Amino acid sequence: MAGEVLQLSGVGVRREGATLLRDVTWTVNEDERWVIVGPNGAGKTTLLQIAAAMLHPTEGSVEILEEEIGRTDVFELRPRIGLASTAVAEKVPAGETVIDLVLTASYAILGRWQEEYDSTDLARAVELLDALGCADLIRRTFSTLSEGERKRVQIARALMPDPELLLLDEPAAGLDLGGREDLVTRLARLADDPSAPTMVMVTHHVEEVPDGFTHALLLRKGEAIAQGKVDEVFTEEHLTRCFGLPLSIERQNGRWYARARAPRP
Ligand SMILES: Nc1ncnc2c1ncn2[C@@H]1O[C@H](COP(=O)(O)OP(=O)(O)OP(=O)(O)O)[C@@H](O)[C@H]1O
Repeated sequence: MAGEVLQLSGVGVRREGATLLRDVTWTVNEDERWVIVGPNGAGKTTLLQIAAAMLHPTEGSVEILEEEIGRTDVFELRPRIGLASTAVAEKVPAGETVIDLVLTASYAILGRWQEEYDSTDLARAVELLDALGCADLIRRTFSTLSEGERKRVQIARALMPDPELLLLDEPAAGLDLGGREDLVTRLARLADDPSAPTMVMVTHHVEEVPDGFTHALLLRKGEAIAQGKVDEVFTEEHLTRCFGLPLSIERQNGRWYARARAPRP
């Protein structure tokens, strides 16, 4: 059996009297591709922050890449994890070029200073940007990119250090239909690549789940209400409970579609 990449047991997070996560027990094994789905405020980003070793739980235990949080140096652990999220994008220094943004991921820093990069680093950064359809953007300033271009560059950056775990927080948010479909296709290709890292992606929309994603966890009000193989989790019953309204769901050519169920006459 493949090794455990994430192991959460009884995880709770409380902030300022609010419960953000409650009793989450979750295991992600090597080579799995997970999607975390839930409505606004369900705790998805909080759970991803735990998985990224950016947040300590209030209670419960967390093991990431076989390192126990609280007993390991998170600064050594974080470079083994690729994280693409708006929170990271917001911290990109003004004037940072796309190529530097990807290169600096090798040191898990934002903002190029005096670090040295060799031709192998440069070749890898260019190759990743090319694979994500960003070859033309290499010399551009990150702040001048469109939302769709930024999302793709962030994924290239997250992949740069060859992480063992790739975390994507709402990678398709804010994209137009063409941009969403392009990204979902690229993520499906990545999911299908046996050399790609274990992946966990957060989304509000089942339509954004790429083909090849194997597992799903549904969050509602900080609780994991269903988790396991995607076909077993994406059911009318689970989705209806998760979003709090009657939903139907179907699958076509590997993609999922959900809509509100018409009220019974
Ligand atoms: N420091 C904090 N203090 C109190 N409440 C917080 C704090 N940080 C987050 N929350 C609340 O915790 C809940 C979960 O937030 P989180 O960002 O994890 O949800 P989410 O599922 O990612 O939401 P969205 O889909 O809207 O991005 C939200 O209701 C949020 O307002």
